[in-house]
Amino acid sequence: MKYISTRGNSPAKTFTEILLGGLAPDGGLYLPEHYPQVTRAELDAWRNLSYADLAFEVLSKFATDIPVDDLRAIISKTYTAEVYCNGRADSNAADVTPLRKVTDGVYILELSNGPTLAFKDMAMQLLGNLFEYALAKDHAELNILGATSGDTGSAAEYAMRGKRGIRVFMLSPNGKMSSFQRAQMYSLQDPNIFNIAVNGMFDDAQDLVKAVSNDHAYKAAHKIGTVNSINWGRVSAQIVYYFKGYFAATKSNDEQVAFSVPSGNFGNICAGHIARMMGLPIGQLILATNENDVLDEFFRTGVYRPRGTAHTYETSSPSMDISKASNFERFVFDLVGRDGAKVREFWSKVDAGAAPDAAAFTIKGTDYWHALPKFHFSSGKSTHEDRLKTIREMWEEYGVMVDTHTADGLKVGLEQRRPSLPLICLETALPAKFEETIVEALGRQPERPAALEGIEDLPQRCVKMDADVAILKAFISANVPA
Ligand SMILES: Cc1ncc(COP(=O)(O)O)c(C=O)c1O
Ligand SMILES: N[C@@H](CCOP(=O)(O)O)C(=O)O
Repeated sequence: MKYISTRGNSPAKTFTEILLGGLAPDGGLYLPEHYPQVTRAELDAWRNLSYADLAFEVLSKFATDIPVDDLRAIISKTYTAEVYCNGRADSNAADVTPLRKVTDGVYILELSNGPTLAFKDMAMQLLGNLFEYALAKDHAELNILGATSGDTGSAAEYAMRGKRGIRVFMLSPNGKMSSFQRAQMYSLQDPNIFNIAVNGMFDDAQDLVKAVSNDHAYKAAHKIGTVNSINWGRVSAQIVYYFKGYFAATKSNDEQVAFSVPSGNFGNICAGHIARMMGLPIGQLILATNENDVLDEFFRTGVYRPRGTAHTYETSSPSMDISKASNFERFVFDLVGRDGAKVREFWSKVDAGAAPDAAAFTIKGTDYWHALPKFHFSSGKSTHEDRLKTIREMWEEYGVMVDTHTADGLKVGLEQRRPSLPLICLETALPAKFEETIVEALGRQPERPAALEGIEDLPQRCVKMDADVAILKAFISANVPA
């Protein structure tokens, strides 16, 4: 399997090559040159597999340049009950992603029982082990440059801390994350972890990551890689739990389901889109945004209008405070029939930045607009009041405590679902990460794992920086031995 760039101007590469490289040289994102198809016989055979065995079946269709025994060993070491047991006492850790029934036809897929209590651990733990494997073969080093709105950062740091040959430079929006999220990252004292709080929003941080990655000479000299969903390795690992959730919610492979996905950078729902393209019977992919509703606007109107920092709101689902979703480019590549020139044309406007209320591009009335329904997306948005209401209803009616992002997914999912389809809402974080809003909604504290009690009182280590690519490069250079 080879991987091609969404912008059509980069040489095709293997899974391992793009794993360490991140962004394609033409500024695009990598995708498989075609989506591997899953046959009905395979679906039947996969239905009762353990998470690790299922992950092997799915990922062996993508990581074709890793010897199968090595791939199986890496996956088996990653998806264990020990790694995914951190969440709730009432959860079934052996399942890795247990499916919780809320009421008839409505389910929550638990994706947040890993070490940092968010769905990012599902892919990041694997990425850490894949990096270690790939680097050990060549005795190489990797300097990871990442951007986080709150959860990718801690998941990456917990997955990479202490790993030989790896340093992590993680950019976060200064003062915009929850106090728990800040403490999770900034309290780490490992010498290979560098936390950088950027004056701006997540989009500014992600722009910095892309700017450094697009300086090819700097990237090569400093061995820069990425852990964001820019990295195909992340997205491919996220495809697996759509299969797992589907099998858990259905009795046969003749049934269809709807997935509802709290969305920001479009990585999670992009994985669902790819699972559907591979043949998983997904009848509806429901995209939920918070008040930062750029993606909802696109799916409703065909207008793509990314907002600048000044027009991106700070909300109580802060990890979704994103107005320029990176992975959306991957979906648009498929929407425009994999025409790299068209993506280049669209993204020349996105990258140039537009006036606050101007569209970067619109597909309304074009063939692309008419093609959109065949991808089975629905969308909606959720506000702070909606979030509080959903958290209360889930707790009072069903005894289920959900975090603010999962609440956005539930609100929009319940609103948009086709009643004939079972609805699977992806749980993207645990309530403990967003205690302030849970207390506001319920007047009580969420549970947290004993190991994370008092984490906010630990000493924190973090450098503050303006969103300036030259300053960032100088910081990285100063901390990477020549
Ligand atoms: C808790 C939580 N929910 C939802 C999202 C949105 O996911 P994505 O960026 O993959 O769309 C994120 C961040 O990615 C997150 O951390
Ligand atoms: N919400 C994310 C933003 C980055 O998303 P990614 O999937 O591209 O890493 C976060 O929590 O950092």
